[in-house]
Amino acid sequence: MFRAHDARTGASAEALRLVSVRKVYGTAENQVTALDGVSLSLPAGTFTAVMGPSGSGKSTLLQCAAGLDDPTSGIVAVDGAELSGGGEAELTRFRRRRIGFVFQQFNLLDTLTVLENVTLPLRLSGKRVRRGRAEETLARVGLGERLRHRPSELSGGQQQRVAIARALVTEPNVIFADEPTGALDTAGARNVLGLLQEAVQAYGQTVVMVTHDPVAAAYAGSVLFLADGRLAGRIDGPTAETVAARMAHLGDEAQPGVHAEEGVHAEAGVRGIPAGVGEFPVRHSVR
Ligand SMILES: Nc1ncnc2c1ncn2[C@@H]1O[C@H](COP(=O)(O)OP(=O)(O)OP(=O)(O)O)[C@@H](O)[C@H]1O
Repeated sequence: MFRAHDARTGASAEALRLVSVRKVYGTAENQVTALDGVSLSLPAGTFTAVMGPSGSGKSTLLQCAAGLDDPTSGIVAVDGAELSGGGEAELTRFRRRRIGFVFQQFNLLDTLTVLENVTLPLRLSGKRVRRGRAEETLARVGLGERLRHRPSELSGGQQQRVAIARALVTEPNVIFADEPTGALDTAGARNVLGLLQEAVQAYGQTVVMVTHDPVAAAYAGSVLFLADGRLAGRIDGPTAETVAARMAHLGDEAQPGVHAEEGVHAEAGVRGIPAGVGEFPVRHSVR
């Protein structure tokens, strides 16, 4: 069963916790260790970018953190609830209620209108479909006039904004975004990043975003760097320049930018997970 951090409110001050998460793909002679003991703690209401070279484990980290894939070992807790131990149906229900996803390729259904794409998660989670809420969410992303269009009738940037509206409509506490600007031009990317920033600053949601782009990463409050499946540094209050410079030197040292004092305990613990077990807290909030 999931273990809720705060049974009364269902809320947690900690949006994401990973403890010694390992992910190994393949069989004995063909093994790849995609994540090699990653521990971190992200407070609620923060915007964190995850960067690292190709193959460093960024997408695997996001998939495991979002409960879309199981780690080989270790603990993942989202919004105060540990993801392991429950059944698949319970995990699916939890994801639909508490987690939003945005992917590089939008993943919209072209047989549905924009509005139907956005109401889909509500229908899937068995909630009464409040058309008004979906329309408000589409208005928030600037697509209030496009409700009846098909995704293929929209630009890439507009399609990604539909995907963001779909992620936001269930009012999830945590939003995971995997290269959300990877297929967009500069203006489209800026717009999408502004919406993710707004989710954090105006709505107190938590965003975790994988990106290759230092400019995109600079929209976050903090950047975590991965190298060879391990955390390899962090920048708070990043700029495109500081992020690009760190990327250029990733791997020069064992753990550049990771200092002993950064290993302080997170304030919020998850029941059953000892606070301070090798965690990697991100304390900077853009709020
Ligand atoms: N389903 C899989 N089966 C086997 N190996 C995999 C699988 N998914 C990922 N890997 C391997 O795990 C490692 C980490 O992959 P991952 O996709 O997480 O990296 P990434 O940092 O997101 O890369 P990129 O920036 O290129 O998208 C890579 O060596 C990759 O080849």
